[in-house]
Amino acid sequence: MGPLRGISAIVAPCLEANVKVFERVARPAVMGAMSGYNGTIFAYGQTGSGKTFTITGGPERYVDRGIIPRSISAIFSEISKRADQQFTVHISYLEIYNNEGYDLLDAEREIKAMEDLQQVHLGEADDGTVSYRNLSMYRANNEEEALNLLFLGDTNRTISETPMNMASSRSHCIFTIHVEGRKVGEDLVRRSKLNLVDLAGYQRVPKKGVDRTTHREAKYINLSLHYLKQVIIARQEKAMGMNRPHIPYRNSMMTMALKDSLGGNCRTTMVATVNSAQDQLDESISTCRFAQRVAMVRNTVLLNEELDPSLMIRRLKQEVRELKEEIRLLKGEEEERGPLTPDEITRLQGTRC
Ligand SMILES: Nc1ncnc2c1ncn2[C@@H]1O[C@H](COP(=O)(O)OP(=O)(O)OP(=O)(O)O)[C@@H](O)[C@H]1O
Repeated sequence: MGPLRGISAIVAPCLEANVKVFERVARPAVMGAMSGYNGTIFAYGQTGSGKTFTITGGPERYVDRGIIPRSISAIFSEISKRADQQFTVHISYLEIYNNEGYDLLDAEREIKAMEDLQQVHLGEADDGTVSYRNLSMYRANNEEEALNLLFLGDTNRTISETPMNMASSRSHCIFTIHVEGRKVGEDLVRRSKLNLVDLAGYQRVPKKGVDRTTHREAKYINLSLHYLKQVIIARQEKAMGMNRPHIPYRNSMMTMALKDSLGGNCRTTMVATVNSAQDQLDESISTCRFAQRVAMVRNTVLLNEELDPSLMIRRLKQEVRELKEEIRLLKGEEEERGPLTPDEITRLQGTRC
């Protein structure tokens, strides 16, 4: 597939129900992931504007389920409809707190504080591909198993967050659904990643009356969002034909983790969450301006399809076994096995020129 407009920005009106946001924003990304295209949806907006509500959902009503649980449902419902294909689904859940990565899905440990979570490190290969060290990936065989992983990750996130800031996210979180699919009997495999991202919002920090931890958290959140803006500005300028050979992904762990989403092989959608209150107007306008910039960025979306070597080896071994069997039959080496079956006769006739 050729270059596509890869990043789009959507402003979610506050009263729009999560079901509409899902249908408009996430269903196309889910369907793309089922067909081998990477997708990312990230929510961006000021603190308290509804990012977590949009991505994870509201805690009180079933109808308030966010993009993550709805995407999980949609993926497994789609799998059950495609009888001619085989799928495997894995889940990972990364938290970025104070510019450090943590694995939210470490089922082995009892989590009481952030330090109990396994630290995750990012690596970059020569070709620029970003990889994770220590980020666990769990297979989910059905919707319930995937939702349990989401629940485990969200519980670990809540437990490990600083108690004085319960109402506000102090970290960025990336919930990734890894989908692998192939047509039954074929060696071609399609692999895709769907990243569902809940970013922390800009923090206003009063000069006095704030403890050091809150101050430090706010500094890291604001810095990473500033670096995100720099990446988007550089990508936008590049899209406009300006000479921007260097895109500053490496400045923060969040922009590195989202490198592919912000400038690579990924269909990315930003959901801008805004608050209509008068005293939030400046920040709402700033969010909309950022959305405009994001909408101008172009990614190149490719079908992630390759021959699976292990499947090919298995198939070739099977072919070799069958050919050996045929040679034995042709040589008449199997005297003790009784007369040929009709099926063997047909196969032998087929091999004669
Ligand atoms: N569309 C909505 N309908 C109903 N309630 C909402 C909606 N959006 C947000 N809320 C409520 O507003 C509050 C703040 O929302 P939320 O926690 O999602 O904000 P946030 O942008 O993630 O904030 P932060 O960046 O501080 O984590 C929550 O109590 C949430 O349930």
